Amino acid sequence: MPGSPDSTAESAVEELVERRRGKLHPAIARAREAVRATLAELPQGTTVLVACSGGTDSLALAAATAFEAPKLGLRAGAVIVDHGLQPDSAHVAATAAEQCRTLGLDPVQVRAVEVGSDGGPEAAARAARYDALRDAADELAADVVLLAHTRDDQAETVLLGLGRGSGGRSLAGMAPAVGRLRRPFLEVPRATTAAACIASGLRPWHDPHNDDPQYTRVRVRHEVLPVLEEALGPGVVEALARTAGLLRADADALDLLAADVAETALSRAEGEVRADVGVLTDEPTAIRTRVLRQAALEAGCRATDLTAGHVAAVDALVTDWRGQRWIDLPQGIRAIRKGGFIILGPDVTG
Ligand SMILES: Nc1ncnc2c1ncn2[C@@H]1O[C@H](COP(=O)(O)OP(=O)(O)OP(=O)(O)O)[C@@H](O)[C@H]1O
Repeated sequence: MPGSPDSTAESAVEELVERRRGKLHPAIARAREAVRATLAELPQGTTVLVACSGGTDSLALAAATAFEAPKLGLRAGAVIVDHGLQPDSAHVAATAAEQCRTLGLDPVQVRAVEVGSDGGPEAAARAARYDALRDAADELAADVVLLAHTRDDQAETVLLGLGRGSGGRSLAGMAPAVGRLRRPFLEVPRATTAAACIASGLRPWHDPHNDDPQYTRVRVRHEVLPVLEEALGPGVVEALARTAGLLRADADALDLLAADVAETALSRAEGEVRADVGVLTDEPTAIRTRVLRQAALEAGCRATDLTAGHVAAVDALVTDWRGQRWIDLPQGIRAIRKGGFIILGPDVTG
């Protein structure tokens, strides 16, 4: 029988905390080491911002960053996004900001956002959060924003992708570095961030959403992973995160190859994107579908709405041509085969 949802994590935390009272706690050391590895790649004088919700992971990240950044000649601040989704959200944000200031981070900014409804509440909150983080980074002239996703978050992301039947790019999970974003804790277990907070005397905010079983991620965390660990062994989280890393390397290589093919295969004219069937036909599926996905995005589909099923339907216009009509894609985009081209755009069927 798997234990109660939090019991495994709690005992791991207690064990870590008990093991070395008195010395620098191993969890604090681990958190700092992970942050140091990320920050060491940045030039002196860089400004980094910790994206801090006040939760366990991001508070541990704030503490480790406040400790490591000055030693590397970096300036470290924090940004707290107030999504306004709970009555006490302003208070939660103010408390997190105060904790960040006490840790020595400066500047610390709270940004209130309006969460829309596009794509459901979780996706809308995420989109608003990432916009706010980008705006804060612009305003505070920050070169890098640190996110506190852990190895457990990565494992959950892989399982969620598997459940959706996603392809390699999605199963590759979250990237350690993309644009200005960095994720120093991607190989750090959640139990370590929790232990680091306890050992540092930090009091994280407990997000009630993290216990709400209406969210698929919460069910994966509390119900699916404990069963997998019971059946497959305690290394399953680590194994899933490792798989993500391996698939990331593969997906990156395929993206590079596909970008080369796209240069020859795609052309743009008057709001349309054209994909040359002659060029795509002899390419392997992994390359064809990547190029067609890029074509659909360039034509105006949103990445979050464009599914593998959409791309497969467009691909069938290349590989299984039987004179079928157009394919409807998100955002009112259509794909149609005309002559030797797949033409994608809002108005291609006239
Ligand atoms: N309200 C927020 N303000 C600023 N950054 C945030 C906020 N919510 C989340 N983040 C950042 O995005 C990361 C992932 O968000 P998610 O909601 O998945 O967090 P989490 O795993 O519950 O982490 P935490 O325990 O820090 O809340 C967080 O670790 C944090 O760096």
